[in-house]
Amino acid sequence: MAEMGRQSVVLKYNNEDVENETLRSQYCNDTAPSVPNSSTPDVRSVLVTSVLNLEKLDTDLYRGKHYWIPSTQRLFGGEIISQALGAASETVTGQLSVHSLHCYFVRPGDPSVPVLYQVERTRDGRSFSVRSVKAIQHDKPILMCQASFHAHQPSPLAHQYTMPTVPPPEDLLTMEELVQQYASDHNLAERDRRALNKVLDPEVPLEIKPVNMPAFSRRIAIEPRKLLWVRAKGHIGEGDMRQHCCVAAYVSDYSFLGTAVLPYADFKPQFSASLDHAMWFHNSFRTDEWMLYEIDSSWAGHSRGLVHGRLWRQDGVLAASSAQEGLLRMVPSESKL
Ligand SMILES: CC(C)(COP(=O)(O)OP(=O)(O)OC[C@H]1O[C@@H](n2cnc3c(N)ncnc32)[C@H](O)[C@@H]1OP(=O)(O)O)[C@@H](O)C(=O)NCCC(=O)NCCSC(=O)CCC(=O)O
Repeated sequence: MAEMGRQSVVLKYNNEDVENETLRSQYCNDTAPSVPNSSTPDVRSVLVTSVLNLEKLDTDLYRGKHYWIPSTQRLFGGEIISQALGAASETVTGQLSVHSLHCYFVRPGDPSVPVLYQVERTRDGRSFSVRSVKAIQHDKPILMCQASFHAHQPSPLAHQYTMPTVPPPEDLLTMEELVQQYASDHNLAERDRRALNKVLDPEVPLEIKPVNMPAFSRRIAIEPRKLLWVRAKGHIGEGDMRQHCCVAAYVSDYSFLGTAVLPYADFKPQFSASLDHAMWFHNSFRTDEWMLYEIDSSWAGHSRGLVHGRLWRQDGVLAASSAQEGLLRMVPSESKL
């Protein structure tokens, strides 16, 4: 088994009142910074206008349409989670915000038909509301999701890890630019050139700036860790935090599970799919502004891999955490499968 690098993280605890205040203002500021998405300030994100624009069919019953379909011709897990969370959010009234969600992907999503989202109002308490959402196609569940919403409750507890020190997005190349740079190498093997087309799908409604050069050709084993700046293409605006949480759910599944296979250059996934996905939302944020997605994998075995993610605001505030186990059926890299 490949040796995995351990990231060094520093915990900040608040033992003193003074420290408390500093930390709270530094890390738990509920007002997200508002730097406009300069590349596309006037164009609304399709994540809002299309993916999260659910059609209400009946009480607690919604229908979602598809936007980007991955080359696997199965629905993108992040799309289903974001729509399930969107449907759950529609049924929660008052000032409650989602704080966590837990999902199982039980069947592949069929891109040729829409998905129905049936929400069950599991419980409404004084501080928490819980919703169970069943995503359905062809009369069968494809995803089971539980989401919990919490009223704002101030607390003396406030700590978080420290954001990794990385170059700001302004200093980095986009995924498109990196691919162009890589493809300009005249010595590049034809199959590597073909593989690049899979990396770059202009339909993906996200802008990505990897902190480290991605392993496009996958000949070198590297530690199972990724750092990438990500934001929604187009404008979302300060608007409703619930929308940003749904978009974060979409973002959180992108490029996530692949992190677990980075140490295995001699093998490639013959079949991979997310099995479950969990998220925790900590602080307010804007997904149309650059956020750092820090991903690592703590374990792989038995044809499965476990990945963990942290989504950081550019000012160092931890916005959300995620975790996923996925199915990874591997074959030798040279295999034609
Ligand atoms: C995980 C599975 C596949 C469960 O698989 P099962 O094996 O129980 O189901 P199945 O219907 O019996 O088999 C499915 C296929 O696997 C094969 N199969 C079954 N068991 C096998 C085994 N032990 N070894 C090799 N192949 C096996 C079957 O022959 C079949 O292939 P054939 O089909 O050839 O007959 C299912 O629950 C599922 O599809 N869930 C949804 C996963 C998903 O869509 N996640 C979100 C998208 S993934 C994502 O978004 C990640 C994005 C990203 O990372 O970029």
